Amino acid sequence: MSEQLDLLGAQPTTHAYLDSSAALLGLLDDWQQHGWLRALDRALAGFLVEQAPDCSAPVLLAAALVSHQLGHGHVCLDLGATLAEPDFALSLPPDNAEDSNVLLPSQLLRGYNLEYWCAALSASDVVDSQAPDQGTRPLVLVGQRLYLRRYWQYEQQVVTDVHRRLNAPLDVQADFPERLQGLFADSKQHPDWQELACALAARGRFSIITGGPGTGKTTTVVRLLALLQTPAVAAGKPLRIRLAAPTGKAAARLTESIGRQVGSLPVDDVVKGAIPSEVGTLHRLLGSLPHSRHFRHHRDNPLALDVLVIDEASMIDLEMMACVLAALPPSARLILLGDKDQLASVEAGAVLGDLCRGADQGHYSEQTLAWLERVSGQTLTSAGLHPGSEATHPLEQQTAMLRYSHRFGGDSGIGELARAVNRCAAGDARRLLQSGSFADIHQRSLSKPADPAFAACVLGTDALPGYQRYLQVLGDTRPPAGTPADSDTWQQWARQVLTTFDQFQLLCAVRRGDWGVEAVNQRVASLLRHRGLLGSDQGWYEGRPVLVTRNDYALGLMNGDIGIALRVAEPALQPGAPEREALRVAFARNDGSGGIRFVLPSRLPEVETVFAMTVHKSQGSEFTHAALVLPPSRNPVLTKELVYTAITRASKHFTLLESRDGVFEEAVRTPVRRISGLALG
Ligand SMILES: Nc1ncnc2c1ncn2[C@@H]1O[C@H](COP(=O)(O)OP(=O)(O)OP(=O)(O)O)[C@@H](O)[C@H]1O
Repeated sequence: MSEQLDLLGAQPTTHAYLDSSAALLGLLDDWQQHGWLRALDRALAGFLVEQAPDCSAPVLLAAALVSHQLGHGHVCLDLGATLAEPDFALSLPPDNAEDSNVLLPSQLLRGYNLEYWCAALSASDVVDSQAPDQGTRPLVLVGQRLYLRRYWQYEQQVVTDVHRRLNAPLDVQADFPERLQGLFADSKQHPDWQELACALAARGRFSIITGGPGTGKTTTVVRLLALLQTPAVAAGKPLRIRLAAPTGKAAARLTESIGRQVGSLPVDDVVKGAIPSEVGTLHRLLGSLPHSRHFRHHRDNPLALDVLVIDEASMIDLEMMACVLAALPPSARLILLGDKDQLASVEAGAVLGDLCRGADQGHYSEQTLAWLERVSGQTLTSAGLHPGSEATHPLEQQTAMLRYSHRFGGDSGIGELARAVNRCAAGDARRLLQSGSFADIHQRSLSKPADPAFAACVLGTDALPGYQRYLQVLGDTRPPAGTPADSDTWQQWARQVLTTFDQFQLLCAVRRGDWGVEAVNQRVASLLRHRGLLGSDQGWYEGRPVLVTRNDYALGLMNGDIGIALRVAEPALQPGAPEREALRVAFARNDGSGGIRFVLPSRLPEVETVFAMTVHKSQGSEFTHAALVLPPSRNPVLTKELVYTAITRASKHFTLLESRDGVFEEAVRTPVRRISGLALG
């Protein structure tokens, strides 16, 4: 082994951990105790040693790090990137851990070099590096990417299933160009990407419509469904259409906007009636099974549908995408809608971002361009698209990017800021914030956690909503004492409080530290209590806003739902006894009915206070005023995708709160790095 150590070029301090699996497992224990690794990551290394007692230390280290990376959204461990910049690639140690006297991952990895790490893995009995599809070992090495077998399989399944769908195009009917152009007769954009997106989606079993906020993804898909459904209804065989989104919140938003858009479609009422407006979650569509990661619908029990539209597709992780594709009948169409520039899912895999790598440039083949021009009647020669072909860019032939925001045009600070951030143009973004030319974007510097600028933002003003507003509504419009428990007044009151709460949301980039979700939540609650707006800031108190963090089908609550604790009248325990008041958590029903359900706090699944929420958790939601708090330390989560996602949560006002000058620029200049092998070239 000492010869191997020389080859690895190890430092004396790291020798023991390179040489001895037992020593390495001890070090992994230390990292776990410091909260740097999850118990799961350490357990994987322990499991491998049980399976293969002579498993070498470099293999065990790689296994624990693959698992750790999954927890950070990466489907695999890129060995080269890890060695080049260990702290950054691994986010290890996490925030505020510099004073530890434990050997750091970066110090240990100084003893490694790529060639020999790969060689150690290739030689291991727990790693398949040749023909992994024929193997069964728990780890798979592809080039310098190491996977847990399950994730490698998901990636393969997604690539295979998408290719299969791309290779089975559909014919459009002879009158398709006329009907398409009829639906877009009032078009003002040239080229009109909404029309082109409809055309592409109509001819395939797999298509993607991507675009920023307000670019008309919903409008486009509603028209597409009308285009597809019209001939099917006329033939007496209406298409079975299902609409879904990754979270309950996103599903509720789409239900609302689809309903509005279908109503204004210029088509027959029978066709309108055959377009569903109810959107469910993907988990519900596939049929979650209790205590299992499997679903009721899969390849052998496919979904009974002809068209599946999934909104907010940027939130779909790799495993879910593999499950959706597996459960889809081969004949069905899948249409993904989403903003490719948003943060990816919290779970592993940035599927939409990976699939849309070429969307900005177009990369349409000559055949695709000629077909698009023929059916749409538009000319695309001056659209600034890059050339492509079916062979080099198969997926791009079925991808359309909507480029014009109908909600955030050139006069919108939010729109301009989001576009500058998306280009990584930190200087332009700062100038927009500083210019004062836009009334909808704001910036504040924070010198300390108790900064008055922070308190002012959180409380809000008449012009700029903060949390003061929903608490005033809560107090001012409370039903009078004696209002019967079964009166609608309680529902109306709760609805008003919930709607007002939605006007403002503080967004944090991180969970820990002075400017992380945990500390900020506590600080806001205590600030509101000191102002007399809350009676308490501990445990369950009236006015406490909570975020559901796990689906509960029995209660009808979905991960991402927000409720507020309210003191409401309760029916008397016995006839004749007085009615009581009790604390219940009010949630809007996710069915578009506008109804409210009141839930006992003790019945709730996992929830957390949500004066502050992570930008990740805010995906699929929209707030009148969104404020983003950036922490001072450099952190791999501070990326332009994070800032872009936060800005695009705001419908009327966006405020940037910076705890250190320059942190905004650093984040905007850092595009996210999600490591995967998902490429359909
Ligand atoms: N071609 C168009 N002409 C005029 N207005 C449009 C057009 N397309 C969309 N809009 C309007 O722009 C707004 C946003 O459209 P839509 O909801 O379809 O966008 P979206 O991309 O789905 O938005 P998001 O996902 O950000 O909520 C709507 O008010 C819609 O009526």
